[in-house]
Amino acid sequence: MSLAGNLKLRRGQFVLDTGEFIIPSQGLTAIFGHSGSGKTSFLRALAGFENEVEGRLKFVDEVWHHEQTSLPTHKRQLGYVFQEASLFAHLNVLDNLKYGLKRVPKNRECQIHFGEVVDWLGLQELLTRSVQTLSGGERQRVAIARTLLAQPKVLLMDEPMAALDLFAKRAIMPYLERLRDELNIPIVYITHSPEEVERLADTVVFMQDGSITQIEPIEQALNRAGTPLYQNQQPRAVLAAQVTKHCDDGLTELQIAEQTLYIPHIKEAVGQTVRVVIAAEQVSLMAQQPQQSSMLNHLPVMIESIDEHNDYSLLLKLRLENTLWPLLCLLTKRSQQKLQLEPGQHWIAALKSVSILN
Ligand SMILES: Nc1ncnc2c1ncn2[C@@H]1O[C@H](COP(=O)(O)OP(=O)(O)OP(=O)(O)O)[C@@H](O)[C@H]1O
Repeated sequence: MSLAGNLKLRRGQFVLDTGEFIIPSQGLTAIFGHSGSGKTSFLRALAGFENEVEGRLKFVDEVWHHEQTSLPTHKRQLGYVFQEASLFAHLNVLDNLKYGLKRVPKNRECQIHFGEVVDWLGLQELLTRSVQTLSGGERQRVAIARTLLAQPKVLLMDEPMAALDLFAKRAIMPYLERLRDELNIPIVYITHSPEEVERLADTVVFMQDGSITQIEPIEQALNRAGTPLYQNQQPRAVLAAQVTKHCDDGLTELQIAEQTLYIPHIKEAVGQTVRVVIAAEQVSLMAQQPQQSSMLNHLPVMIESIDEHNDYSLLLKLRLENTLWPLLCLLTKRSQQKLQLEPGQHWIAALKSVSILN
């Protein structure tokens, strides 16, 4: 575990009362909830920005808050990225980044290096530019890089894409994915966008009315029935896969544990992780691997549960064999009767179409 505790905070009429929480030490944890649910209040309490906090907070084995005693923010070794980047307008990008380096205390070991940060955030071409000429997305990338160069042990991000338009959001997403995969420190990331959660998160903290209602791994958060992430959407599964090969015939090969998937060519490099989406209605079940089939993707699965979807159809939760990833499958009650489908059985899932999130 990395950040763990139980925090209370009153802000006007609003009360944050988290209950016990543990944020994992690895990967990106998204804090998801509607506007006013208390996400920013929670992040500010983690950062030590609020004076009136009660409760306990520990980072690994360092006490950050206990009853009346609070470790000041500058001693918490954290990085905080705000919704809008505030850069030094009179300095160019390089000098803004150097400012981050200057904030590293002398005795602190440098774990995050200048070259890799510039590479992860694609800043090489921008180093000599005046920050006044940068787009919103570029400014935010510089702000994130500057924060990282101050060598935080945990990165807190308060809706870093909130001020960006749709096009800029799409453009910055791959950089955030890269950070999630390359950085060795936990990232806590506020959002109210299901799309950002499904592409970026490893763990999701759900918030409602000032409380944490659930903390769960992304595989579970995306794919459980009634997840707050998809209130009005058709059921679909989202899985993480690694790009393993770009084939000569225009397909890209992906790997999920030992399972292989083929999708139309994507530009992501071999080795990169992507998230794929498979709609429940695009999945059908077969008793065995077909000898001949026009469908490219056939994956062995186990039926975990069968729930009613509507009057005539059922939603099956399937687990890809040897992985933690579920698939969802919509079929008629008649098909279930005909095939005598039951939880615990092993089947082959045939996928009519698979796309990646981008
Ligand atoms: N300084 C303050 N004084 C009084 N009330 C505040 C203060 N800051 C926040 N609040 C209230 O606390 C509640 C939670 O706000 P918070 O910013 O934590 O929610 P949020 O989930 O981050 O929302 P959003 O997604 O809109 O940013 C809101 O009702 C807000 O009006």
